[in-house]
Amino acid sequence: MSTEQTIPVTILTGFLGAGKTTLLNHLLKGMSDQKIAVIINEFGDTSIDSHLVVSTKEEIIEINSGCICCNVRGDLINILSNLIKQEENIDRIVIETTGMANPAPIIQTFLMDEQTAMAFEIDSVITMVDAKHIWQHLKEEEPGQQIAFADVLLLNKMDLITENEKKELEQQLINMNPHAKQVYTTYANIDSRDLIGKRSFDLDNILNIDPNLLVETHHHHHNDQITSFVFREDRPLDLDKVNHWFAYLVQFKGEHLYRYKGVLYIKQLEKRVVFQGVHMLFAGTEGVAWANDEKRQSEIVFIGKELNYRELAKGFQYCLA
Ligand SMILES: Nc1nc2c(ncn2[C@@H]2O[C@H](COP(=O)(O)OP(=O)(O)OP(=O)(O)O)[C@@H](O)[C@H]2O)c(=O)[nH]1
Repeated sequence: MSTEQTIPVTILTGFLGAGKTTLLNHLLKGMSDQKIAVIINEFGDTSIDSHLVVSTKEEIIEINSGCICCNVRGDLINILSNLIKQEENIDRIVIETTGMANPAPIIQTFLMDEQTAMAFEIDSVITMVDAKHIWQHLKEEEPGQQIAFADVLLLNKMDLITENEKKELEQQLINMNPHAKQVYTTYANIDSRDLIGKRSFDLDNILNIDPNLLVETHHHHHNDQITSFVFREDRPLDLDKVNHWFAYLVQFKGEHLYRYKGVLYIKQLEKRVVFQGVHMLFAGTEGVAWANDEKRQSEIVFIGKELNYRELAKGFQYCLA
């Protein structure tokens, strides 16, 4: 049962590339007066997301050993119990799940693990929806689950759709989850006070969606067609070759590339290059400079459908300076 002392938890979910990290950055800026612990779970064995989260003050804990909804619930419980043992009190926790997570087992952890349930309370489950790509993604299983369990549906990337498309999407989402509040954003631009601390989590509603939530152990089978590959390289890359390779990937593989992102070590550049893409939308920017004593390394993750490992590996090798 919840008590006055419970620490509120925001669960941030949504399919690959929907805008979760963008929202997280925005929320953290808006809540700079609070002590927040952020738990980030990656799909694939990388920590690229920690480079994309701009905040420096918050405690950022990564779970990279697998999908949070599957085999790392033990990790999550341990992290949470360590957080309450810390001397400094934390005001709130934000968990960013992988784009491939079913939120049910995470919700379940907060309701069924006794110690966790005593110390923490779900504030709300926020599901981000990529307004541009959601129709394509609804062919997969996870976006439907994420939408069904949402207290708040944040329809992001409104800049990329028309008014009519918005109406159509709105109706589709009402059909899928009539209880969730719908909010529209571009670049997740929303006042944190409109999202956080609202206590919109509604157990009864969740039990309507999944009557077995408090009894069953969930086994989430990921779609085998969606895979992730991580490439790392200590030797510097050539910027022109990288641009060339990405232009090819975006144009010819964009449809199947659900998400790709990385940090690049480019020859003759003192700053790292950070890039990310969702299907055919791609952007690269300058990241922070490499420190003198830091090991320079490129790291790229690709997540997508029917990806060809050998072809990607070959393309990456081609980029060497
Ligand atoms: N055009 C447009 N692009 C957006 C918007 N919001 C986010 N993006 C871009 O979409 C890409 C993915 O955003 P992220 O915030 O990293 O998405 P994510 O859900 O955290 O992605 P994963 O954790 O990798 O699944 C980035 O390149 C963002 O800059 C938006 O409202 N409009």
